[in-house]
Amino acid sequence: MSQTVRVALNRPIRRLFDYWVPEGRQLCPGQRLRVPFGPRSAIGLVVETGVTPPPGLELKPAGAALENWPALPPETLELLSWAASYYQHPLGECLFMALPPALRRGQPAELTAPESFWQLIDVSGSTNLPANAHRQRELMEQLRLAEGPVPWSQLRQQGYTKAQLHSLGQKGLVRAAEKPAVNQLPSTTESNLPPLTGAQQEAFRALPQECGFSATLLYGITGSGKTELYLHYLQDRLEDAGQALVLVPEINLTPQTVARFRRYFGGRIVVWHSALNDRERLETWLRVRNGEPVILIGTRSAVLLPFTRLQAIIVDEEHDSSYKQGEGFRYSARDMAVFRAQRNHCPVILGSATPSLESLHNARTGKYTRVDLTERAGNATEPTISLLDIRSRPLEGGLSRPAIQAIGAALEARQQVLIYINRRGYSPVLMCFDCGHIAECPHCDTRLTYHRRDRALRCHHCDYQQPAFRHCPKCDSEACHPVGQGTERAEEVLATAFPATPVLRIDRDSTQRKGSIQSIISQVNEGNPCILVGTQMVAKGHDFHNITLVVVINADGGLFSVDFRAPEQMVQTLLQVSGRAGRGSLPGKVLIQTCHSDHPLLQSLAGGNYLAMAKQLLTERQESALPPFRAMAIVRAEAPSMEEALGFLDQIRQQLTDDAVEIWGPLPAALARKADRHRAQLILQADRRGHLNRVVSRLCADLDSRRLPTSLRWIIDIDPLETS
Ligand SMILES: Nc1ncnc2c1ncn2[C@@H]1O[C@H](COP(=O)(O)OP(=O)(O)OP(=O)(O)O)[C@@H](O)[C@H]1O
Ligand SMILES: [Zn+2]
Repeated sequence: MSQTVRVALNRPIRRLFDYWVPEGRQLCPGQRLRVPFGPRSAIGLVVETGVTPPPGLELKPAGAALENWPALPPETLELLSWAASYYQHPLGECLFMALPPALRRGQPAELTAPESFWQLIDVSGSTNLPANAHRQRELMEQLRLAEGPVPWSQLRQQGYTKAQLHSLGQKGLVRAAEKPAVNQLPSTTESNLPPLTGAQQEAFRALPQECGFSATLLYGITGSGKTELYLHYLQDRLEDAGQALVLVPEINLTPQTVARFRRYFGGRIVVWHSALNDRERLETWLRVRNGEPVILIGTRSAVLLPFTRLQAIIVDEEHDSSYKQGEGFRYSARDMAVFRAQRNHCPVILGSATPSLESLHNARTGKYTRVDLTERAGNATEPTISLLDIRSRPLEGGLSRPAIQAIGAALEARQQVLIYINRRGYSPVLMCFDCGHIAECPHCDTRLTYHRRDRALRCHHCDYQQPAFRHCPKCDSEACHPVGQGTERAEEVLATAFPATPVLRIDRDSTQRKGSIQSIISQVNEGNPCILVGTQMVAKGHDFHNITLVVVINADGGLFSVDFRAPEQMVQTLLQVSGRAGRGSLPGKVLIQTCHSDHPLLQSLAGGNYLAMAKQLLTERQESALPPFRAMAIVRAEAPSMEEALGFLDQIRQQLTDDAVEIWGPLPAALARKADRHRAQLILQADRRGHLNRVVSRLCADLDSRRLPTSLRWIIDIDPLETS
């Protein structure tokens, strides 16, 4: 009897395909194979074997398997199948997301050239190196700490080059070595972690002791040493053969976190993020799939990797919005991490100084256990936060006199200052002061941001850009001026006000060049007086010890937004950025400039008590019957005209007659036109998640079966983070 298999393809279609398998061949779920598809062939993944195909259907024979083992082990297959149905995304696309690009394309699951390994010959030899050979010296230090041959891929991930290795090789300092046997990679390089403080010990004891499933919310204020706790936890609980997953919002911004893990776990640490090339992805993926005892530190998509011996999952900064994928397969890596831990029977720890309201709610209802760490580590104390009302104060480039004075005083004392501003570019508006003309994007309903460095006007929503005008295109006046503040302008103003101090800007524009972030971070770490200016990128996890002053240029953005999550996100960002002050032995101070110093949210922010604010916000959510008290899904539509988009959603609204589902809309999105497409949305809410899921699933099936105009696009976002 020949077998019939059901196969998923990497296509945006919500269906699977059956093939018969020629006699004598066996396939198992998760295996890659080649199958005929239309006039060509495609790479598929077996989802199910021994299926009974619908009667009367003439099946084609499956092609050869690409390897004789499942690329996706059962547990990963199960995780992704659950996610595909929960997030209403085609299974094939979800499954292929768990493969590295090379395997999606059908390349063999092996590395073409064997990997080289490197080790130190002579430890004392570093004195022969030229004085400026810092990187080579660091490289030797890495090899010395590793206590065994280090794979080239790991050195490359740390930014070293083959040229540096060869140069050291020629001097007789390092040499290529034999590959150590698998699973014999050195585990711990520096066995002594710094001892935990009293408060940390207490928190540590409250972390899960058992190896079965448990979900813990670690509420640890900024600078309390959550990373230290993770290290101790893994050192204590992870078996020699076990794997662990550490999710972080963004790796390149905080290389020091990875360095801290490497110091203790050496070759066990591997990283996973968007800057890896195809070969690095394949390498890392293979190590994970082969069950090597790695501790993988990765961004969002790392939660999809095929671990087989997972013993612990940590989600750092669990509130961070980057855990939610914004397009395509719109999954939440945090929520998938919890599901994954459940399936793997292992603990998951969600850590944050500003936990999401979702997680706090889960802790309240007993789904998660909350562990608190409310003291800063070492000599550090919590920063004091003051509101600075700027309504009647003259501003210089967005900065008030008291702020400038405070900056001057901190620099005078040879300390560092951080300025937070939530907009990149020079100014959000370029305006003609004679006729009032404002530069707008011709393709989006938004204004163009002025970038002074290259005198360009750019749309931050589509890629449109044009040269900035000197003469108003409407009235030809020369009185065209930037209005409002961006990071570039703050940088300029500060450089003028403090000419003797380096001003370092961190935003998406200033960090495009590879290594630029690293060089800024090293400069700040040297501890000399400097001013750091940036967007939320400066708030994420940095641990600079000499920053004693943080200035928030304008806190008001989130106060009056239509998005119901805006206040939560505003409070989180402001507390995170405040938390960068006073992490060393000197106390920290935070000045928050605002036009609404009497606003209750800002008032309690000054108190610095996140839990009290979160409690207030949760009460408001409950009163308005919003998540996390109800489940939410959004149907978004995009069309060449707003009528079409709204009309389509209106039809859906008519057809959804379920009393248990509350429907808002259809309404145009806050950014109603983006890249010439008109956007509208319909919000669905229900008390029970399972119920909403069934309704949405039926809706998807129905929409899939309909013949819709090709110009109309719709998507469904489950547990959306953006709702405006
Ligand atoms: N037990 C300890 N002994 C010595 N130093 C410690 C200890 N715990 C933490 N530290 C130091 O305190 C600082 C803050 O720790 P860490 O970066 O882990 O905090 P965090 O809780 O992750 O903060 P944030 O949420 O603000 O990123 C670090 O410089 C760390 O090295
Ligand atoms: Zn645009």
